[in-house]
Amino acid sequence: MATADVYPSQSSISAAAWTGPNATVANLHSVTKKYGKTTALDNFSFRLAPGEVVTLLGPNGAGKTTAVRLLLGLIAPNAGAVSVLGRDPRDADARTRTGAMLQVARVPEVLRVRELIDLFRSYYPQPLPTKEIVRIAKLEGLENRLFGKLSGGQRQRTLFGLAICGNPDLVFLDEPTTGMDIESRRALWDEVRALSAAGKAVLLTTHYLEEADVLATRVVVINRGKTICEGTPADIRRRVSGRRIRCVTQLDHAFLATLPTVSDVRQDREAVIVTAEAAEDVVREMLQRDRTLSGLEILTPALEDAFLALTAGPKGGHHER
Ligand SMILES: Nc1ncnc2c1ncn2[C@@H]1O[C@H](COP(=O)(O)OP(=O)(O)OP(=O)(O)O)[C@@H](O)[C@H]1O
Repeated sequence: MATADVYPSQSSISAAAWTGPNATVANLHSVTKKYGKTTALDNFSFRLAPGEVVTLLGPNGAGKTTAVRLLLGLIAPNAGAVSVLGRDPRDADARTRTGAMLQVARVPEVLRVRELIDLFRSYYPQPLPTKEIVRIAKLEGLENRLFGKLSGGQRQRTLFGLAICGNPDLVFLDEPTTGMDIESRRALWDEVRALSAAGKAVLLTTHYLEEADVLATRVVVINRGKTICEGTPADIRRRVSGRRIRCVTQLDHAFLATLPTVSDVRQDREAVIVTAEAAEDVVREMLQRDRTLSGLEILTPALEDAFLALTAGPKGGHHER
């Protein structure tokens, strides 16, 4: 794992402008962004401090990509203010202190990994040494391979390396571990933690809620362009009350739904999952009524359960626009 000293801080003059207890690396202040009649962000505010790893979570169309594109200076808001390191995100200084690993990254397939690193390093005033980038992104042995000939996971690692080339203070990671095997995924998690330990701010989007759970210092759940809740992953998990009882039982769903404190009953392959506030009382009742009951597990809510509960529409599904 990389250590914090791999990422020396930027010049003391620029660092002093935004470090300190109330420092803000990225800021969206009361931002509204519309695309025609669609309001993608609605009076949305969001702040990212040094050392934070923040995950934006939201169903499709919630406004996550719009928030990231605003911070990258790719689009402008209809109302509100956007700043990166205290500057307009389009400002050259803000851009050279920002690194992004995006899904849609267009990287020349005919360049070799080392050539790509050299090219990207040339964009920045104070890039990390090439060998550090290769080590951090686990690209040893791949330096002479064409980008177009890399596997999905190797491409992701290369894109991560390119995102950190400029020794950025703010890093955008959009679905960074897609296509990676478990070992590479964990290695990248370690590197993200190292970035955070070195005071860098990381904005992460992911569909793997486990990834948000292990990495994020703060999760911001957004839906329909507004924040619906934010906190540590544990705070978010606590927002769903009740625990889940999983077992194989002959008791029918309608009966289980009538037991005290039960809020949900659903089939999960051969088993049933019952969500209840007073899980022990419900289990006791079920065991008394069904001597064949087997495979009993009591699960605490996962971040995914909280996310689904928080963003569920009136019929239990996600809002469609
Ligand atoms: N260029 C565009 N033109 C028109 N509408 C757009 C454009 N970009 C986004 N939208 C709309 O704005 C809303 C927010 O989109 P956005 O891409 O920010 O959501 P998201 O949370 O990133 O979704 P996903 O998880 O599907 O990527 C959606 O309703 C989307 O259809």
